[in-house]
Amino acid sequence: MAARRSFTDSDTADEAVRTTCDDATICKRFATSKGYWKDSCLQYFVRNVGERKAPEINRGYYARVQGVNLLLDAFLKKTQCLCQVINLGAGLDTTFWRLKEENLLPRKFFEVDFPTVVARKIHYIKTKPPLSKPIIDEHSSDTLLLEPHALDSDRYCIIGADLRDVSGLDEKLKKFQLDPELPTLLLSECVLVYMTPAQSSSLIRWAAETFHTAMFINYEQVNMSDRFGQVMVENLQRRQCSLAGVEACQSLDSQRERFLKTGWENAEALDMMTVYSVLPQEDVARIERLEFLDEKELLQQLLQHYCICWATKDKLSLGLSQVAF
Ligand SMILES: C[S@@+](CC[C@H](N)C(=O)[O-])C[C@H]1O[C@@H](n2cnc3c(N)ncnc32)[C@H](O)[C@@H]1O
Repeated sequence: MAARRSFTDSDTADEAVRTTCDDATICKRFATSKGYWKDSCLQYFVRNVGERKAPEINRGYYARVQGVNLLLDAFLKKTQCLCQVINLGAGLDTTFWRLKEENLLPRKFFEVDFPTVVARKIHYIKTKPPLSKPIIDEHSSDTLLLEPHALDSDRYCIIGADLRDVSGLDEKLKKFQLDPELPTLLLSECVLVYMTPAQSSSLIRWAAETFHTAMFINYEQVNMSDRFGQVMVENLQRRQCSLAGVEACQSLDSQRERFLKTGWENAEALDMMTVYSVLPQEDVARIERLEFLDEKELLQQLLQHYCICWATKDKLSLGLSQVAF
């Protein structure tokens, strides 16, 4: 009886975590409709612009997307795109299509998420030519591997897997020609926080042990032990979404430490208030003119409770430790 109950509970919790990808996509869709940044593909994952979002939310997403893109693009330039990218917990993220448009595609772009999320994304890709065409254009033979929870082509691969099962993940990625010898960028955006610190540590350690030249970009909550952080946790708990990994989100140091303890050579972390202040200021001035912001203090608090942490190891001496804002 007890076992059955706990299965049901964890199933509900996983389902709540899976729905967070819609929240992210809906917010990005709204912000792009206001002109914060351009994304030609979000419309195929969320048709309607949806309810208005507060300006501080839009600015927060702007800082998140620009900050992560800046580091990702710097890695692609350092490796001259002779690399692979693995987006862990990718949800409905559109980075593959942006990189294709900007002629910055890595050798192969992998995405991983729960099988049900992947099945949905594959459905969108199959039914929307602007999503499928770039994948087909980059594929050299007539046949693509297409399964309910996996799609594999020369340059794009999406796999259904649970990131808490590292050996299963490793097996699936290798089945789809993951190359441990290639410089590799791993990306997790609001994902590790949904796993226990032990589970995220195994994932981070697996990445450090598998790739000799790599960078890991992690965007998520920080400074979670203060009152504002606790309210964020409570709000998510109300939606059955528990932040199992909140312990690793106590400070910038705890974010860095988790990488330094698991085999990474360097790790840096900045809160998003700092990232916002070091993004190209001309563009920041442009987006600040888009909407009037009344709640300046709320924006500051919000940005102080998210961070980007990036870690590197660099056997090929590509200068990855110099990648920074
Ligand atoms: C907040 S969403 C972020 C999605 C995407 N990274 C973005 O920024 O738009 C978190 C994503 O992580 C995925 N996720 C969380 N835990 C996971 C796990 N254990 N295995 C696979 N995917 C997971 C969820 O399904 C969801 O798509």
